[in-house]
Amino acid sequence: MGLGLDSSAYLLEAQRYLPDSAFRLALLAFINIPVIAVVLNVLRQLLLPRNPSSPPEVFHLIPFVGSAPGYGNDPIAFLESCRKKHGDVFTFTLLGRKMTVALGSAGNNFVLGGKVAYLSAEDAYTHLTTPVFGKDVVYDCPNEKLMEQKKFIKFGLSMDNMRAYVGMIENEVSRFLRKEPSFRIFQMNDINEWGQFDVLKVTQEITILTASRTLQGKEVRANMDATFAQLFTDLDGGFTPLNFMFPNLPLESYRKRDRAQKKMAEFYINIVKARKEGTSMNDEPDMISALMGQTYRNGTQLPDHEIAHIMIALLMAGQHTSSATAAWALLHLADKPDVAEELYQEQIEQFSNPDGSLRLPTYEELKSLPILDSVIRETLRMHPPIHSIIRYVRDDFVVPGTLSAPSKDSQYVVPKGHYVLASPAVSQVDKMLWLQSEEWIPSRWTDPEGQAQKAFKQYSDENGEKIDYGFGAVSKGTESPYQPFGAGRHRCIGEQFAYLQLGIVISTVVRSIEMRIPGGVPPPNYHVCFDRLTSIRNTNPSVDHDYTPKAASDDHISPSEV
Ligand code: HEM
Repeated sequence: MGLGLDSSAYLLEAQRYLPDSAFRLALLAFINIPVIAVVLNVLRQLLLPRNPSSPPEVFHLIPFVGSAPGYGNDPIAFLESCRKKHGDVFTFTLLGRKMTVALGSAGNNFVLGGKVAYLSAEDAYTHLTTPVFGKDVVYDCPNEKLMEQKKFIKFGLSMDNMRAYVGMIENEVSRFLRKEPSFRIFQMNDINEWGQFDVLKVTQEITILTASRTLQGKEVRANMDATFAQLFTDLDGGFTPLNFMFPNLPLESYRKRDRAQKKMAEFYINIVKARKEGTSMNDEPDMISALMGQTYRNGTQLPDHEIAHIMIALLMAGQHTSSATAAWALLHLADKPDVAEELYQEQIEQFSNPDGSLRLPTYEELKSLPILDSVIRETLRMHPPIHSIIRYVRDDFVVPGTLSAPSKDSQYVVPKGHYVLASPAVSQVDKMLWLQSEEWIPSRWTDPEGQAQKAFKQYSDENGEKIDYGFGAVSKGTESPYQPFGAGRHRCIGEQFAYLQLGIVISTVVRSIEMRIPGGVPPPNYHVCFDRLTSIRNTNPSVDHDYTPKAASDDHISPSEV
């Protein structure tokens, strides 16, 4: 009995203390888990022998997070500093993903020219893009289907359409400049006073207005009111680093993204239906009409929901890329008024009417303006909007010997499940390839003996090897050091449209105002879109920068709108 009592007392004791001490232990361990994880992570990197077939790994303290802060802060500076330590090929950890970077021309070729069996864009991007674009298009379908969809899109970017778009874009830009208060004030006063405008806000508005008027079509332009703008903003909120990490989270931004996707898709589907029923207001060429009636190789018609989702994809693909490029171009022109003046003189020489006013260029004329072309080309060299191009590795992939192989007997292998990353943004400012690489010098593109011309000609569409991936022959160009529009099967098909849009936007602005930026061009900020103010001066219409906007027949602006 005594024994029983003793043992039960012991048991009671044990029951009383065990949970408490276990809790303390658990708490202690819990508090220390991050510390232990960091220590183990550091020891692993410092002490474990490196697999000779693995590319060198970028040192990082915190597991999972890896080099996310460094890469996120300034990707180009991060990649360049890693390159100094490790060479052209190295691996870094980005929020749980292993990214193997391949830099330089050979690196661009390795990633952009990789075979689909090994390197997949859809596996890299789909979790980010499908919730925004919608199902069955772009990266939510096999690669061959995307290639067909790109061919369909090219119908909407035909020469005839481009010719028609010139006037529409010019009309939108001139109308915006007349309507936008920061420009209008000076025009109304008709004096050479300096004012300011928020360059990114302006280029974002102009980009969406011009894209909606042209590619997107009349119905979208007519609905480009607060509702559509809000839908766009909510959808755009689905393109953040958080979305890249987690496709779905119970957060308001995700719910907004999903609601906006549904509403926007419905909006486009209704346009398609109205057009099919003949009740549409549209009578102009646009992308929707080009997509309607397209048929896949297997005989299936492009369904309405796919047309809608492709339209959303195009809206998103062209918006940030073109608006950021236009903003950088205007900032540099404000910083280098001599180049702005050359650009303006080019317009005067080419498009002066007998009465001194300036006429609209044709599409063909726009394509043969060397100064305008070099301004866009140089802006895209220094500020390509897409700095990293990523592919998912579907099967172990050997890095070719030309890319810093450790020895002739062993080669780096990027294992299945990793990602590879090319950065044309790095090769485009590589000091070994470009003279004064960090300087914005458009004339490097017009100097016939200049190194930019030579490098570009070597890989350009006219001279390079041509390949048809299913959407028309394009130059292979995967090894070019200049690739603002990418290369290979995922190459941009919006390039011609972007050049047209940027060309008209920049030339219309230069015809209308002078710009200065007192503090110089700001450095890139990869966290937020920059919103620096640029000083502008409306040029007195009675003096030399005379520009009479084309008579705008569809100019609906009334004083009440201003
Ligand atoms: C300055 C403007 C633009 C720049 C710098 C740009 C850049 C790029 C780049 C670098 C890629 C390749 C992405 C990759 O390989 O992962 C790409 C692909 C693409 N872009 Fe653009 N883009 C611009 C404008 C546009 C416009 C206006 C459109 C639509 C009209 C567009 C539609 C596309 C499409 C459909 C793809 C193909 C995606 C694929 O095949 O995976 N882009 N763009």
